[in-house]
Amino acid sequence: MSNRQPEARLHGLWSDLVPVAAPSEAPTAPHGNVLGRIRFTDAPTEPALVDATPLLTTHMTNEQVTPVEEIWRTGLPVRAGVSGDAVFAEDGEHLFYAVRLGPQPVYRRPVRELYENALRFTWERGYTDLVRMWNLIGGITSPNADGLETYRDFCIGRAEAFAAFADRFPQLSAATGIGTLSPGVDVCFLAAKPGRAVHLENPRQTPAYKYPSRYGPKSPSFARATFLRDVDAPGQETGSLFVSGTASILGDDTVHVDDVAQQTEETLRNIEALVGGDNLRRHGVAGAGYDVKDLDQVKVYVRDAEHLPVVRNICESTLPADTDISYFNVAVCRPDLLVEIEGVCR
Ligand SMILES: C=C(O[C@@H]1C=C(C(=O)O)C=C[C@H]1O)C(=O)O
Repeated sequence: MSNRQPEARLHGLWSDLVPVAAPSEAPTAPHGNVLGRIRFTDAPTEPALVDATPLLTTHMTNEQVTPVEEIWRTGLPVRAGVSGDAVFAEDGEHLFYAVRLGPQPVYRRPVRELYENALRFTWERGYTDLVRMWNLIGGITSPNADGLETYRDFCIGRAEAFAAFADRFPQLSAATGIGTLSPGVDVCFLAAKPGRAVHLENPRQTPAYKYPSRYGPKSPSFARATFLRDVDAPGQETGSLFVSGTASILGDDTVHVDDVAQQTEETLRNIEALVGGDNLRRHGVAGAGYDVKDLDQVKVYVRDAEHLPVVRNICESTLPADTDISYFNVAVCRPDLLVEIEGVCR
């Protein structure tokens, strides 16, 4: 656990990235109630309530990296449940929702259904601000049964669902769309009661939802970051800035093709521009903003195992020593992207 984690954020949300422990050494929660867990390990499992808590298990580790679990916590009392294939938990301010879609010849229609069910459920429970979404996609850059790249196929279904719910969810939140090591799609997200989320774009990048059609028939449905104001912090701009999966893209172009070190550095510059005070103020969030060094609960996705050492080196020399960083050896959403980075600034 990072030393920079707040002792207690009674009315916020926070997370830890911890090694997956053997049952006998299961970590005891240091503080707060568990809203949801995401286990990054060597095989997928259907989402389930485990210890009365939603658990999503996704295949994202191999012999290159160690399994980890991301644990989302809240200071408020939590109630968990099952809705169809999905598991969820809510605390009256926040919702965590997780669902798995097994392997499909074509993802468009089942992804649309998955997202429509999720958005309907979320809306009906009053968590009308999406905060952070993860789309963990097996074979992300491989073709589907029709020859269309799986990520592009996925993006169509997701975009259709958001179009159908545009009256209720007019704004897209921070997200990640990244490869996993087994076919199928794992989706989980955090949403909040209205009035606390502000969605940000990056001045160095074209909004993803405006990408031109050469990247796919429907552009990706996400914002570059979402700031979630703390509950009960009147007059103070305190909260968490959820940074989407970020890569070496300027405008809409991949830059530094075939150069992993430069891609990593460009990605960190993109994050710096996104989280800085100028960009926050441009989006109506007051305060000093953040520095890339404030990024914590960092996930670094590296396409090729042989690039792990150089990416680690750059991340570890840029980010403070007490930063929680997990590395994954998985494909990124464009075949020419070698690395992607996400995290949370607090
Ligand atoms: C890397 C990019 O996109 C990736 C795909 C996303 C998605 O489809 O939800 C979100 C962020 C990134 O994980 C990008 O377009 O810059």
